[in-house]
Amino acid sequence: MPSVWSESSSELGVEHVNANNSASVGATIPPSRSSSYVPPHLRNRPQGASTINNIIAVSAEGSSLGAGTRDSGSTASTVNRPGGAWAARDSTGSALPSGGAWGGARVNTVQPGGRGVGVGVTGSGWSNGSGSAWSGRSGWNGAREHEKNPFAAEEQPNPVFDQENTGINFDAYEDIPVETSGENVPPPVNTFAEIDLGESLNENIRRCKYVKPTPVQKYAIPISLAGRDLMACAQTGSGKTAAFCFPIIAGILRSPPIGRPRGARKALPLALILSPTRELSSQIHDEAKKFAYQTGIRVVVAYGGAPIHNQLRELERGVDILVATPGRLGDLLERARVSLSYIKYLALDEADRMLDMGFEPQIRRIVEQMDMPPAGQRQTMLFSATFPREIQRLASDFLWNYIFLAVGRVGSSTDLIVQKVEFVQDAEKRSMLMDLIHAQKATGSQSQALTLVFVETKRGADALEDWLCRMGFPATTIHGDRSQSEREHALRSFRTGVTPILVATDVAARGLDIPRVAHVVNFDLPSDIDDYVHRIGRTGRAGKTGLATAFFNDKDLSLTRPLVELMQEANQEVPGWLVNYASRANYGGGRNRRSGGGARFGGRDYRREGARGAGDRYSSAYGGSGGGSSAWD
Ligand SMILES: Nc1ncnc2c1ncn2[C@@H]1O[C@H](COP(=O)(O)OP(=O)(O)OP(=O)(O)O)[C@@H](O)[C@H]1O
Repeated sequence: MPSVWSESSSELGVEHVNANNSASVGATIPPSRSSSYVPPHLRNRPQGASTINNIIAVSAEGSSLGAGTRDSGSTASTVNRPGGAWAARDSTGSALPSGGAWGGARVNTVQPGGRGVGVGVTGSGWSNGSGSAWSGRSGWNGAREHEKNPFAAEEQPNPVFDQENTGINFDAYEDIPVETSGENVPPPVNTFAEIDLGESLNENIRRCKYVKPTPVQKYAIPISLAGRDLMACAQTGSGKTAAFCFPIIAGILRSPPIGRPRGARKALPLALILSPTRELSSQIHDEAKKFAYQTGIRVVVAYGGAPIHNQLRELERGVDILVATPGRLGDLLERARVSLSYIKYLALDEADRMLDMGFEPQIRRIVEQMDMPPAGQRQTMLFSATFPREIQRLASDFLWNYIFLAVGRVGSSTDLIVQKVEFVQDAEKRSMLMDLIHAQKATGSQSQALTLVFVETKRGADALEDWLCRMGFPATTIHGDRSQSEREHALRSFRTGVTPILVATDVAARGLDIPRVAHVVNFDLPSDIDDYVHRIGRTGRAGKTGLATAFFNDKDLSLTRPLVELMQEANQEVPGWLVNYASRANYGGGRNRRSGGGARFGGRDYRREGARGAGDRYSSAYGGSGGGSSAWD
């Protein structure tokens, strides 16, 4: 019987998982299969010298390529958190602000005048630049272990892709409207230099080649450094991962925990980052390790489908930041191998997904029913590109006096992505896809481009992959019926360009950051507009442009109006026939219904709905237009 803690079907994507499948993941680990993947149409066939086999030979080699690892004086001090566990633990002698458990070692001095913010540190100092001080304090078995260079993979040449200058055009985000609401919102910064993140973290930011913060980082980092809870919504590919990782790392470095037992059998992380899929947790882990390199902060990942024993061993060696999927974390909690009693930072990535029907009970159990300090005694950060109003309402249970931040309209897509919609009957979809792939090949500069094709079902994914390979197009697939090693192999093979077409279910829809995805094809459209936003967001990331093509037919009627609205909002050309469909279509129930009415996609902080007008204490605005009222008004 699947345990409550077993990975839900949601963790595997949104496709339907039968009872057997769901029982086969989570607590009980399926034996891992061979890591070299053979597509369905070649399984049980003798090796031959066909074109397809040649492609597969390359694919097998691909696994060795190794790439793809890819206050105005009033901020903190005016925010009264209930006292609590952390106030007591942080009794380092640094002055704690009255009633504020958090500010002790980090009092923010914010210069008046808005943009010239200096978030400084008084009280206890930083860990030293090399990170050794932290190691001594946290005492992970006394000595610092040898730390693998997490930047090494990026420094190696990729034999498939040319070395190219991947210049990032963040100017593309400059005019984006920003809404903030909540009490005493700390002002944004314009540069990393304005925020004192510490020498070692700054060095890692340089190694990452981040020259300046993205808009969500400009707002979210000062807010989080001020110790405030945050619900942040920003477009796909706009740098949310760093926006929650930097304050966590800086916060741990500034005020290391006092009294955390050394060598305890139970892992006692200080920060917990939860995400809905294994691949996304793995990616966040890789990123967080880069940001925390040589700081002495240990980042550990735990997700289902991978042997738990390795993860337990890693946890035993000590953990400061735990990145996890809810299913595997639940398992570790049940085994009493992790305690959340020292959690000071909780981040939910893809927070709306984490709180929708599939995951909410698991998240509630982890956050509310185990030993995690309650809201107010921990700092909670929720991030996503989409935040439906009802989920905002649910999410507020996890937050204390939080700030709402929307960079761009909540749930909107970036206009860096050109969106096209084609009317295609099911029977014609394959040949249409073929045309698109040929057209892409024909545009020389895009020869190294990757194409991500979303389908509705796992079976559909296998069938399409099989057909593409038979047609001579190297393709692979990722979905919830594949073993974890197959999923990881597929992703690596796609990322490195060995199989430049990836056929995926919604398991790959959120968070995955794969450079060079030039084209996202919605071979089957999702039924929910937010899923569409996340899917197309796999391209057009970090200031780059991308293309998204959707195959639309009568089955997709319920999506028509939100799709048209979304496209219009993103300044896309909407075909006349689609507008006609939209005028006929009902929302058809389901989650899209929330999109109806004037404020599409929950375009603002839900708390403001009952508190509009002058003097609204929740409202403040920065951003392109500046001024004293919300950019939305
Ligand atoms: N300040 C920065 N300068 C340059 N690149 C950045 C910066 N911040 C983030 N990036 C890069 O931008 C890309 C997208 O970042 P990230 O994956 O965090 O986006 P996201 O907002 O979480 O997207 P999604 O909504 O799809 O999860 C990554 O490759 C990341 O390394």
